[in-house]
Amino acid sequence: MTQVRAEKPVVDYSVYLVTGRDLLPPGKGYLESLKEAIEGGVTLIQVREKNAETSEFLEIAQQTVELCRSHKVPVLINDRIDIALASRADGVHLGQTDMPVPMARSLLPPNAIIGMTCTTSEHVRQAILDQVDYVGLGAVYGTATKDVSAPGKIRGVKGVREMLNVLEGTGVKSVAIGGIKSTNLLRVLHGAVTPTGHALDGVAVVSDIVASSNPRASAERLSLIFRSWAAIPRGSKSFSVDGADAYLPANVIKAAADLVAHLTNNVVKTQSANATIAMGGSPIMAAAAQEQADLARIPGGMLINFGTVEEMDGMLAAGFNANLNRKPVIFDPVGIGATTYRQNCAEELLSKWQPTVIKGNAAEIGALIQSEEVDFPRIDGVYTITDAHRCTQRKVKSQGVDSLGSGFKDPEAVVRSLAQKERCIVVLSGPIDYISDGSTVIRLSNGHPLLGQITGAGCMLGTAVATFCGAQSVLAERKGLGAADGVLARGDMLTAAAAGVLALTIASENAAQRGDVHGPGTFLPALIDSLADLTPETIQNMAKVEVDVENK
Ligand SMILES: Cc1ncc(COP(=O)(O)OP(=O)(O)O)c(N)n1
Ligand SMILES: Cc1ncsc1CCOP(=O)(O)O
Repeated sequence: MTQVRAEKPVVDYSVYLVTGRDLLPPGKGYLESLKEAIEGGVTLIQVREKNAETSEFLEIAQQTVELCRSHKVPVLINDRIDIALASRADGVHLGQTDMPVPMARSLLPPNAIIGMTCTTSEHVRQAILDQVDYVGLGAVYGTATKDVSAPGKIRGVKGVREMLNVLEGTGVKSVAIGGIKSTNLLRVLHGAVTPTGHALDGVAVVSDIVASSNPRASAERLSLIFRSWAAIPRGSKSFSVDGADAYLPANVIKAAADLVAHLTNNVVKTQSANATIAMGGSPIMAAAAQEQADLARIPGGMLINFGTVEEMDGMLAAGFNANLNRKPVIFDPVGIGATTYRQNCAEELLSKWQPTVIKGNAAEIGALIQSEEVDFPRIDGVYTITDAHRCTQRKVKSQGVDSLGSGFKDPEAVVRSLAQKERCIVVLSGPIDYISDGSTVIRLSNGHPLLGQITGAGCMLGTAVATFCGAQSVLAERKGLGAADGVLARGDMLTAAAAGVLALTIASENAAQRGDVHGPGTFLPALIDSLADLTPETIQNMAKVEVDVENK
């Protein structure tokens, strides 16, 4: 051990470097790279030598301990108790098939740090019983550094969050590991938070630092992102709230001149593009993965509508790049309950990127939360704002029952808890639309039954939310709000989502009143006209809004 301590050392887990000499770029020495990484902000080191003989491992460990001691950075040894003891390191990191923790504890000094790899919640429960100091949760993503190809080894951000739930109320620290880079770190940190706010204590990385020709800069990037994220009060959202103007008017969107990129289905492309233009936005229908990096650099909103589920690569790239550029991502998991494939795709997407808003009807939200109590909303036998065509896609428990509700016994609790779980805003569409950021719930009661008689009304609702969220983020950025590196979307996304819903539902009421509207065929063009005619005053005068703020 570096020194004998009566108490456990306080360890900063935030930027945890796991070494990998085989990944060093040509011409870069191991100790040189390590020193630069420490200067860049690495707070903890693990010496991981998978191919070295014992004598070589020991030599590397001793050199590492010597260097790190002078920088006051603790050193752990991967797998090997004997090397930890001989090199006087600060502790060990053990895998599931390494020496059992109680045995390692009995061999190591009492103040030694012991970490344990956990891939499942059961692993975490055992690690708590074994009184480890920290757990390494993962793999989050695939990685070339270690073979994680066996089924169940890649857990995604959602898997990490699941394991974090088990840690609540314990003093056991946690880091995530596996494929983490400065480009996805913010998404990992935002997504890996439990509903009560329990978050990661750090992230462990190998290649993002070790394989870099400038490890100092790589470590600095990771450290900056971690620190700015950690500076945001726990339990807060993945977006900033600036208390912006209540119902962002259409002409403000026009002024913001933002681009709303749609990955949407072929049925609704034209009407969604027209609706976007009518609201003042600028649409682009762009499904190819290769164009998402360029598109994400243009301010605005990103709508990912599951209708194009065949474009998985595009959707993965779209959300990832939008997160990277802090653009709001609106996810519309159309028909998610219809097939296992769609459910798996949604799982994968939500692991790879962080949505700002999830928008769905009762069946879709029910499928996301795997609820049994979903009942399709119908008024007088007519499906309401949620697309009628979607409703045929999933067998529902209460099929045929006319319901004026939203499909859930307690829709407010559903949106609130899904928003907390997925760390985003949830819009549950229906006769009454419910919108929550995890604490506030907004109920909106505008809309017209004719929306249920045209295809793609729900998709247009997603478009409206994306347009208003995109505009709001552009405006917030222009005002210099939320510029801190720790937020994933700037601006008041709760208000923007509500404004998007109001725009479409109020426009539907106005369109239905027109003398030239005789049914669904004449209603659709009138709806586009009404969207274009909307003024802030109209929205404010017609909005039927109730707000319920949860007292924590
Ligand atoms: C912080 C951290 N987490 C997980 C691991 C993986 O350890 P293990 O399961 O023992 O696998 P190997 O590293 O031995 O291949 C880790 N090393 N560090
Ligand atoms: C050691 C380990 N355990 C799970 S993934 C992993 C490797 C992580 O390496 P990288 O940060 O390069 O993806």
